[in-house]
Amino acid sequence: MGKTIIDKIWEKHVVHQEEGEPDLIYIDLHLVHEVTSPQAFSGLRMKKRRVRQPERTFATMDHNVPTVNRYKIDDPVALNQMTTLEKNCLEFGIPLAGMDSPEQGIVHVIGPELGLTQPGMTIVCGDSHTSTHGALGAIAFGIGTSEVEHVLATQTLWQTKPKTLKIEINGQLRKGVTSKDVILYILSKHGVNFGQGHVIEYCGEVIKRMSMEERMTICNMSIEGGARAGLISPDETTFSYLEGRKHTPKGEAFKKTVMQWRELASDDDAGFDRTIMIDANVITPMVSWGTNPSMTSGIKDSIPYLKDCKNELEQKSLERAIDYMGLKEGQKIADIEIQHVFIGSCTNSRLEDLRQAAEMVKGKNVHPTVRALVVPGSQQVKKEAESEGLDVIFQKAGFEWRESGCSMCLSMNNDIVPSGERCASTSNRNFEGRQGTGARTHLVSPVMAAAAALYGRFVDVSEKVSVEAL
Ligand SMILES: CC(C)[C@H](C(=O)O)[C@@H](O)C(=O)O
Ligand code: SF4
Repeated sequence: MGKTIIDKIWEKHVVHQEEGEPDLIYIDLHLVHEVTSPQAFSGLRMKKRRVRQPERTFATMDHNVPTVNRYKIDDPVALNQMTTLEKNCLEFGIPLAGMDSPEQGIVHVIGPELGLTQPGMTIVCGDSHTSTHGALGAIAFGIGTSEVEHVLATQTLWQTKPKTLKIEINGQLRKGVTSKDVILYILSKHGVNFGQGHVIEYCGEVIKRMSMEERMTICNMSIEGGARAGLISPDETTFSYLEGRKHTPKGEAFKKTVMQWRELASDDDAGFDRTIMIDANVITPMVSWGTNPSMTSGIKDSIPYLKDCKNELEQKSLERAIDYMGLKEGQKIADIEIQHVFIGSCTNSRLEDLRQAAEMVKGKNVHPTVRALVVPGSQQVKKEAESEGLDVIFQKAGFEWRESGCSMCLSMNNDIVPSGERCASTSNRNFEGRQGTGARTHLVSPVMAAAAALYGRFVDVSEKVSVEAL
């Protein structure tokens, strides 16, 4: 039986193995941000340890950074986390894309963008959405702060080898259906725990046809299904995405490296612990209506009825969710009115996401009762979008055009949704209070968010979207 990409990468990285114990694995790249690193550095300092491989470590600031005036940080905790990261990077010799750097951005956007993220790597970060980097064919996962300290000190990590889950997506995506809808659909069918203990490999015709950016959106939300990580075997799309990026090998060295990367893909006869098959033809534009990402339905559907719940537990959680969300059972998704739109986050803030949203809003106006934000995932995305005039399209339509950061994805900076108000958001989490105390989040694709900004409610983008937009 052949090997999966997960087995291949894992085997190359095991430093120490003992029966019945977790493996000690080597970590190729350690990404660091301001929220989960301060205690880890304090620990090193206390134990008088150095960072083992500063050149395999890279830091940025994203969660706390203001997206309007970079220098107006009201929250003392946020300010402290940012100045502490600066000091730590200086002291321990770690490269930092700080607030003024042209490389600054959400850690999961800049890793691939700078070519730091590469096929075959093991990548960790004190952040759950590290799974995003798996789109390039790496095993990439989030770790806790004590593990951050361990990796800083040793460049290794104790990990139990995960089980493998193949998700094969075949067929043809309908008009108006994006990779965000695919992952929301998977979550709506399989729940928020189906991936527990597994690394998911996404494959099939639909994945093959996707761009790198679309693949990143899918891998990003693997964690929302409970998986340890999600990845995609690298192919020509991956290699051409990486060619010429700042940290990828150049010239002949690149060609040689690509030859090694080609070996990584799962063998045709590789055995997985589990397999899920998805038919892309049935997926419609999706909108989350509840308080976890699996509480999601198609745009033509309605909020479920309590009487249709399988058991009392499910009924209770549905009741609580629709109460928090201020919705009614049986209410049509297309009748939900929104007051805020957030296009951003590590799920959907890359250039292609912004292009799709811009195509939808071009020459139109944001609904008078809606406040709409576009927050590019990085300074580089912002610059590229501006060179294409996307900022002008958005601003003319009535959107605010911001500096890069996590922004409204979570309420750790000034961008929050007021209590009781509703936001169409391209982010990945819709838990109670995620975008602000009492805020109500609906997870959608960039085109759906853009359309919601124009109409003040959710619309069937498969009817409204122009063919060129997708
Ligand atoms: C702040 C950080 C620890 C957190 C995470 O790990 O995911 C954040 O990025 C999030 O999306 O909730
Ligand atoms: S954009 Fe959101 S999900 Fe991504 S790292 Fe930032 S806070 Fe976490």
